[in-house]
Amino acid sequence: MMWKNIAGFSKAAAAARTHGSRRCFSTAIPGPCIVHKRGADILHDPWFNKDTGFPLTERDRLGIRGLLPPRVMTCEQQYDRFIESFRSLERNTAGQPENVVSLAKWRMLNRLHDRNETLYYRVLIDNIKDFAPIIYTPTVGLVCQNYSGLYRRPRGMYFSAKDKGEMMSMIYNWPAQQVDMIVITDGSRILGLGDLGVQGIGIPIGKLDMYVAAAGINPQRVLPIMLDVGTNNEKLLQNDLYLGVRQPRLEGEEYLEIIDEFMEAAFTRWPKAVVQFEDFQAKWAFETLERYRKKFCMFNDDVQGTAGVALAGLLGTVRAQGRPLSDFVNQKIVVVGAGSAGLGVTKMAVQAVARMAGISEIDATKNFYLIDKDGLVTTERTKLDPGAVLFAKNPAEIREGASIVEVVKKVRPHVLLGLSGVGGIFNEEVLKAMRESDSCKPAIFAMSNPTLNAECTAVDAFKHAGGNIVFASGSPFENVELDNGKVGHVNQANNMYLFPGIGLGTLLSGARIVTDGMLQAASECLASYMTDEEVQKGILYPSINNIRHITAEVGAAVLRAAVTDDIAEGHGDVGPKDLGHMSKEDTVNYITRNMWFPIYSPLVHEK
Ligand SMILES: NC(=O)C1=CN([C@@H]2O[C@H](COP(=O)(O)OP(=O)(O)OC[C@H]3O[C@@H](n4cnc5c(N)ncnc54)[C@H](O)[C@@H]3O)[C@@H](O)[C@H]2O)C=CC1
Ligand SMILES: CC(=O)C(=O)O
Ligand SMILES: [Mg+2]
Repeated sequence: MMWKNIAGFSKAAAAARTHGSRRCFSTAIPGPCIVHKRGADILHDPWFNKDTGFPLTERDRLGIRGLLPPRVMTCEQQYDRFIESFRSLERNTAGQPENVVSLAKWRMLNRLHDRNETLYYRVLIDNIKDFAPIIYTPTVGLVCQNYSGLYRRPRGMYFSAKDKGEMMSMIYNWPAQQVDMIVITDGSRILGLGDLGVQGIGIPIGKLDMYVAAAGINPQRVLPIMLDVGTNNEKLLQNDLYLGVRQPRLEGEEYLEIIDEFMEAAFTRWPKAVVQFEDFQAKWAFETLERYRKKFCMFNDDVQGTAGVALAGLLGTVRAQGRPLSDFVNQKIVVVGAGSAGLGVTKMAVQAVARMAGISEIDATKNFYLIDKDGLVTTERTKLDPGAVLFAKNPAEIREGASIVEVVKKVRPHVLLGLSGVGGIFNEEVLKAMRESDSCKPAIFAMSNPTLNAECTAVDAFKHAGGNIVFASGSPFENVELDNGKVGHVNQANNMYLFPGIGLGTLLSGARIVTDGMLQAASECLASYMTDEEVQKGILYPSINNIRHITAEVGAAVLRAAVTDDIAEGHGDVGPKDLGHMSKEDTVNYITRNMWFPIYSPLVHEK
């Protein structure tokens, strides 16, 4: 029976994860790194640049003596210097509009990223809670909206509608010999901000930053991809500074030919890479997933990663009510938003109910209610999306197109979950209606990003729906001080808890596809991460400070599922038999050992 380990969180794991972000600067000498350049070229390459951190002997070896100030600084001193500048920026911008401050912080981090990746990732890993909201949601949304103006230096690769027939050779322009993780977008649905065309490249960059920070993927082996097939965003098409192809989006076969060509090119050069699809509009998210999932090692984060994170949270809400996990089958769940994320979540949750109750998926839909922009989805709906057919209600139960508040009042759901991209749609009336929920701890998940697109704020949720709710949002909010002096805990229900582990576990398993079993294992692992004590306080997800430990556990669960599914082909020197013989603990250790950590390696020049 699945989910059996939910409450079985081990003491060792609990001890390990309490370490969270640490700040130790090891004195051990790391292995050498071979470089094929010398002189000023090294200083201008963020993969190898150490700024003032090059020891004098290395400056001699690489021909850079005299190109830097004479003082040699340690990584620790550089780190402190950066953090001090960052804090000074915070002080100097205090009181300025939030967008201005966020962009200033992003610029500062981005400059470091462009100059010295080792120090950048060191700073990011050690301060992930503070910096994730800058390099990831919500600020990454603002960056994408302004990308054409913010653009300074290239990062990642761009394949456009004009490159048809050229991609197989273009892919060899990428300077790294090996690529492990690719995140690709076509910019058609960037967070809840709509079609941002080529400017959506900020999303793969931000997601891959999380891969480096959380999963320890070597930054020299990640590749952000923008597939620019045009944009239907009129404002961008009219903007003289817009950096993308100024044409309407390709559709139908023309679109698919471009993306097929990219996939063939990428897997020809790097047959063992994992590709994550990100922020595609729903129709292409589903179509490409079906088209490629059995052919290439890929997954769609918005459909599958989000589903796993949401399901882990939904199971947490059952535990938070003090109910046995088996009670999940009786939870009434209203999902607002029937796009790539909403449908992905509903499907995975329904499958979990079907498995737990031993019933058919059709029977398992009984307690699920799906609402889209036209209201409650019923069988009466004309032009019903094929992906929503299974969840369409009988209009005799509630009328077709019923509003959110009507559905909430009639159903009295245990959970109200938003993936609509519409800010504030859980208004006062809706939230107050949740007070009549049949649950002793009603759950409100406002999962849309970025912050302004969240279905409600944390403050409004606790104020209107009551202090006893469980709350989660896609972008971070501060915890809320309640009138009774208690704290209303804010969870971040974001796919960042799973995609790094799904990618890393898949990579190290050597699997050539990502199976449902691997995704289910990832979700189960996250669900079992929290202790009963935490969950009863309304804490459904771990602190992001523990993201490396979470990712190691999730990655191990994914890898073991690949072994169970008999598709683990091994990685490097570790063959499929070795993987099969690893215990759970061995697997976590194997994953952890393979995580890259930012330290300055001695650079050795080779022609
Ligand atoms: N927290 C997380 O980890 C994740 C959050 N998201 C967020 O979810 C949101 C939606 O993403 P997708 O499903 O990919 O978008 P989508 O565009 O595929 O779907 C949006 C859905 O919302 C519905 N909708 C629009 N206006 C509505 C209204 N007024 N009332 C009810 N429903 C309405 C649409 O009909 C559609 O079904 C975005 O804001 C995205 O940032 C997406 C993936 C992961
Ligand atoms: C988090 C994420 O993937 C999204 O909002 O699209
Ligand atoms: Mg996304």
